[in-house]
Parts: sequence; C-alpha cells; structure tokens
Amino acid sequence: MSDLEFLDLAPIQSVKGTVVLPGSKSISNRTLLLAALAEGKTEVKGLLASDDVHYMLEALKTLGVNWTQQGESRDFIVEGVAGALPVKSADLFLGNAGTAFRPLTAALALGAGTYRLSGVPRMHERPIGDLVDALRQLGADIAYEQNEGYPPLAIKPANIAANGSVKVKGNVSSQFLTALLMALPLTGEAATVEVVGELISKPYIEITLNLMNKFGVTVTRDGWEKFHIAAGQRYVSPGLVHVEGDASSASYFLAAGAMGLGPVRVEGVGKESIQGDKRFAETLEQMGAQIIWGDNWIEASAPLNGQLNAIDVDLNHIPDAAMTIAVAALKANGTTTIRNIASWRVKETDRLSAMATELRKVGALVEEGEDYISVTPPEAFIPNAAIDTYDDHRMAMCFSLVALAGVPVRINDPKCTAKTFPTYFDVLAGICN
Ligand SMILES: O=C(O)C1=C[C@@H](OP(=O)(O)O)[C@@H](O)[C@H](O)C1
Ligand SMILES: C=C(OP(=O)(O)O)C(=O)O
Repeated sequence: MSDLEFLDLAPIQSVKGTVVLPGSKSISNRTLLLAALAEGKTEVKGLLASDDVHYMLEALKTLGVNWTQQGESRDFIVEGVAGALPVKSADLFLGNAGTAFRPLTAALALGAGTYRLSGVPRMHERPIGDLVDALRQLGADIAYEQNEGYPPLAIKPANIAANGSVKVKGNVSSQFLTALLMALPLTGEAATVEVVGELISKPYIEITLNLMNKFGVTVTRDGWEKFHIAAGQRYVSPGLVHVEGDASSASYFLAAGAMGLGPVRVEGVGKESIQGDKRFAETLEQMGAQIIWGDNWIEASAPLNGQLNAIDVDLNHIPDAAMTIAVAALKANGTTTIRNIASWRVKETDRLSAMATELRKVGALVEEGEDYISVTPPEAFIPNAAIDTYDDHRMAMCFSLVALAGVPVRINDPKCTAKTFPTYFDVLAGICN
C-alpha cells in the first residue's frame, strides 16, 4: 500500500446520524474457525468484509474447508469438518491478522500435519512465544523460522497429549489463551489451562467462551487463573450465527458524537453485546458525554456544555477502543491519562510511540510511559498536520477525529483501514453535516 496516498479532512463542525456497523472482527474470525472445526453446516450472517477476515477465509479454504458466500451478501455457509482439518500440508499467509494467526497456530499444532504460517513483516515482529511454549507442553512440534519467539512458524506432526494441565502466560496477549482454549477440545481429552501472570484484555476471553459455548463446548473457570475443559466435548454447529456489529469500530462514531454535538447512533452493538469494547461508551460517559443504551444500539451526544472532562483511567479491558479516547482527549478540559496499555507496543505498530508522535504533530502535550500515555490538548491546534498511520487501521480511524476538534488534518495512507473497516471514511462522511 502506498503511503503517498492521503486524505485531507476539513474541520467537522457537527455530526449526527445513524451508522450500521460492519461485523465484529473478533466474532467473525472466531466463528469461522469454530464453524470449520464443528460437525455440521453453519450459516454465518453479517460476516465482516475486511483483510483480517479475508485471511481467515482463505486459510480455511486452503486447509480443505468448504464455504460459500451467498451472492454478494455477507452471509456465508461453512461446512464443518468435524475435528480434523483435511489438508495435511499447507503454507498459509495471514497478513497482520492476530485473530487468524494465533488461533490457527494452535488448531494446526494439535492437528497432524506439516504447516507453515507467515504474515507481513510486522506480524513477524509480533510475539507468539508464549503460545508456542504452551503448545509445546502438549507435545506440539513448532519451530521458529527466523527469530525465536516470533513468526514465521513451521509446524510438524506430533503426538499430542493434553495430559491434564497446560500453563500459558497472559500478560502479552489474551489471544494466546483464546487460541489454546479453542484448540484444546480437538484432543478430546480433559484439559486445564493455568494462566501465569496477570491476564490482559480479559473481555476477549469472554467472547471466546461465549462462542465456544454456542458451538457446544463448555469451559468452566476459576476466576481468570484456571480454565477447565471436560473430556469428550466436541464442536457442533448451532446452525446459525449472527455476527454482531464491531464494538471497536463503533468507538470512532461514538467519540464523534461526543466531540461534535451528535446524537450519533451505532447499530449492531448495544447492552446485549458480548464484546467488551461496548464499555468504551462508559468511558465516554465518564468524560461527560451523554450516552443512551439500547439492546442493539448505543447513542452518544456531546456534554451539555460541549466540554469533555479529562480523566485518568485504566483501559486494559478495552485496549483497541482506548486509542479513540487518546484522540477524544484533545477536546477535554485538561490532561487525560490512559493506563495499563503496555500491549499497545506489540500490536499493528508500537501504538504508544505512534500515538505520542502523531498527537504531538497537532500540538498536544504528550507524555509516553512504558504502559501509559497522557494527553493535554494544545492551546492552539496546529492545522493541516500530516498524520502517519504506520499501516495501522486504528491510527487512521482515530486520527480522523482530529477534524472534530475543529482543525483540518491530513491522514496518510487512509486505505490501511482495510484491516478491519475498508469503508470507514465513507461511513464517517455520512454523519458529517
Ligand atoms: O481476541 C481478540 O479478538 C482480540 C484481542 C485483543 O488483543 P490482545 O489480547 O493481544 O490485547 C485485541 O487487541 C485484538 O484486536 C482482538
Ligand atoms: C490489535 C488488533 O488486531 P489483531 O487482531 O491483529 O491483534 C486490532 O485490531 O487493533
């Protein structure tokens, strides 16, 4: 993707309207894998159309899973293979999709084949050692092709025994625990997963458990430390799965409502959502935004006096949507501090460093710590800042909100939103007055 391309956004005076959200990335990719591993056919409605989901769909096809798209719609039929993936040798390219790479690594390592998994250069800088260490405890044969602890990976057939208990570290990415939990039922044996260290991004584990349950597998847990899977459980298709709207994508429109009058309503995520990122709305409310919750929608408007409150918050539970707060902070009445977000450093880019660099370009005063960021709005914004996006969809999306602080801004490489939201800028234009 060329970073010579850019998009100039004029100041946005006010926003108002309703956005129908694209499908959740986290739910789309989990559902596809579970549907593939299950017994029976699954109709998946409202699948996200984006790069991350494309990589999962293509990988499953390569692995011998039949799926069909219903015309031009985002409704798919996946024919489950009832356990073992049929193709025993494959080379999979998974872009920068953590929700494809980590779960497929675990499912394939417990299968009996020879596989290679690789991605874009940044994926090869994103850690996976904690997951590999856990899978090796089960007997998996996984080798690092380049750097110890990082993709690309080479998997070979191995004798797998769940053997009661496996330990996994939880402090770098919750996707490692998600991947293990989703793959373990393939062994048919009882298993206990013990999380070592503090588990981050906990609500994503709830999405995992919820969807595994939909596909007939029950996981019981003692707090966030131990997870038990009883022997003999297998995935069975529930027939139909509706993919909720993406709660992380919702954050940009809700923040827009809070920064620029509103009301802005997002449809597809509401109080019934299984996604932890719905709680982004609580954080906006703490900043003074007016929030209304429906079962399947959320609406945000600016505070009555138009001024957001600066806050000091731990946003470990919503790491993706937390980036949106860092930009919304540009309209707050003081210094906003977001804590416990060290995982930002190992995502699409080093997001702590990237956010600090780019927020400074618009004039904000920024303090970047190992696991926190503090943002103080400038007295006068620097107009027409050219924001670099580091091939990180969320950098492009959250920095579009600078226009809601009343300043023109340039977003470099806007097409990088394709990872989770290819039509983002068109949808944003639809609520701008
Ligand atoms: O399981 C998931 O669907 C995700 C978990 C989170 O990652 P970490 O657990 O690495 O924080 C999140 O940032 C990512 O976008 C999606
Ligand atoms: C961290 C993210 O993605 P991934 O699923 O690749 O980890 C994200 O979407 O912000």
